[in-house]
Amino acid sequence: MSTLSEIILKGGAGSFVDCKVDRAFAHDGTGIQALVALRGLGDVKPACPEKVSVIYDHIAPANNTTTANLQHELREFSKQAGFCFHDIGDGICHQIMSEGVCLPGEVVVGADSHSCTLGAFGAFATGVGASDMAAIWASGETWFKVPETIEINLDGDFRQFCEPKDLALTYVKKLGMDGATYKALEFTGEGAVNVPMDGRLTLCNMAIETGAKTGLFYPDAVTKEYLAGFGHSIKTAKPEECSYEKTVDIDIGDLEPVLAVPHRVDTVEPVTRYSGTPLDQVFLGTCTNGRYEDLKRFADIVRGRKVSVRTIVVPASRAVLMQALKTGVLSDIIDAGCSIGTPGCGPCLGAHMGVLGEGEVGLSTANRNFKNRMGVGAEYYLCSPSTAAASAVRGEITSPEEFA
Ligand SMILES: CC(C)[C@H](C(=O)O)[C@@H](O)C(=O)O
Ligand code: SF4
Repeated sequence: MSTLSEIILKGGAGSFVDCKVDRAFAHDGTGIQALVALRGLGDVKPACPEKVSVIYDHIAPANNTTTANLQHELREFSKQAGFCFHDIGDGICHQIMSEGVCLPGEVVVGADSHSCTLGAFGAFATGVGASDMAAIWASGETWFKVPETIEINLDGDFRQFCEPKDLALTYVKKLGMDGATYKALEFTGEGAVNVPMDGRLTLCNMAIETGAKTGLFYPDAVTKEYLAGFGHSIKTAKPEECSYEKTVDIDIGDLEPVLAVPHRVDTVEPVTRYSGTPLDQVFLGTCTNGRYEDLKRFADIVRGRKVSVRTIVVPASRAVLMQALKTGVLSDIIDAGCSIGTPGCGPCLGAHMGVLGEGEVGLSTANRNFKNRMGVGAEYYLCSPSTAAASAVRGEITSPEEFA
């Protein structure tokens, strides 16, 4: 029997396959590079513009004239080409593609490394370079070497304050930052059903942090219900007996709140080991943890309290922001003293909207804490939304379990 990647790509692990792309997306950063590469191919028209999305999220709104000019150029081109164009404030590309756009069984490519996020729907979703994206715009097709698959076999259910992000950091620790290079990670087992859709997106999002080509969940009742909310009716599928390269077993019930210590994503330790570490900034958001459920988890802790360190909250999309507005989650967060940014990547990549100063220490719900990423000479710890909330309230690293 075949793995989910083999089924979608229609080829055995190790073989090379040509395939039509079902969805292709790029953002303000890589989109402009793809446009330059496309022009390098001559007078080529995009083959399937209706399958292409261009989403402004990385430096959105623009931070200077150079960025603004480049964004102007790509905006005009995207509209003329008939691409589905999302301007500033619509949200992060991966989040927008997760809001009823990507479907199970599809081949999805994004010009961004975290495109593996969309594997949460049982799609084969992966990041490609900007020049590959240009070729995909031109032809509507691409090729892959079908990856081997590592099974992440889940059992059990989440305890309070132990969240999908804790599970994500835990599997990254187990595999290591190059432990799954060019493999697919398939999340299976009886515990998989206990991971809600937002959590599946978080888990697949971090697959790339182990070097993986993608992460996938089988489309099941959770997927069906989520996509029904966007008017889609899908077929579910179950993992069959198949040969995985290896299996990693994780009992979700054994998790504890953890964080990734600077400057590696796989240096993962219990939050309690770092309790009391003073913080200069807390950031809730990104394609890992900027969804409504994340804002809600955060609000559940800060509600009726005040943060005692500067705290930036950036919803992953306009839809997330609207939901947080309607349910009162947003006012809880604002009341607590947090500052709200335009939906998008925010300070995640250290370009704007909250860069840390030298020697400053930050806590973030993002997926990467590489040296100098969010501020030259700064340090960043990565954690779950609840850990971010507990720590924002205290102004120092704090386990959310202290707020039980
Ligand atoms: C800027 C972009 C190419 C980059 C990526 O592909 O991952 C960014 O999103 C990141 O998270 O570092
Ligand atoms: S939120 Fe961060 S990790 Fe995600 S796409 Fe944007 S910059 Fe990359």
